[in-house]
Amino acid sequence: MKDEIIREVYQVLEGRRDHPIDSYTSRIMQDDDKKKAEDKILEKIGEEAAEVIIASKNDENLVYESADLIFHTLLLLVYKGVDLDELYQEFERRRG
Ligand SMILES: N=c1c2ncn([C@@H]3O[C@H](COP(=O)(O)OP(=O)(O)OP(=O)(O)O)[C@@H](O)[C@H]3O)c2ncn1[C@@H]1O[C@H](COP(=O)(O)O)[C@@H](O)[C@H]1O
Repeated sequence: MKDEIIREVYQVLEGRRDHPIDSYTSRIMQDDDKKKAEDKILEKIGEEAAEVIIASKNDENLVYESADLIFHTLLLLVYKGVDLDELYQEFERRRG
């Protein structure tokens, strides 16, 4: 089990943002002729939040859908240029 998996994924996403390739995450972080990148990511966060609610009520796929929601929230932070350590520092701050 790699505790640093979140940081590893975050760094990959920063690469996808700065050096786009033909992939899901590069594509969603690029504005297209129909929708701004931010709106596409926010739409996915809404969808994934709904899927977490359904997974919880059905007691199935909760880990899978939670990972989708957390992933898309991390994708938003990457897209907005937030450093992962800012998020970690906020959780540390909440520990009091
Ligand atoms: N962790 C993820 C990850 N989690 C979810 N997703 C994508 O998020 C999308 C979720 O959309 P959907 O919910 O429609 O897809 P779904 O979950 O299969 O279907 P449902 O939830 O609708 O049932 C899918 O296309 C998933 O592939 C992810 N895409 C990428 N990553 C990581 O990001 C890296 C870079 O990804 P790419 O740039 O796409 O190679 C990957 O190597 C992974 O480490």
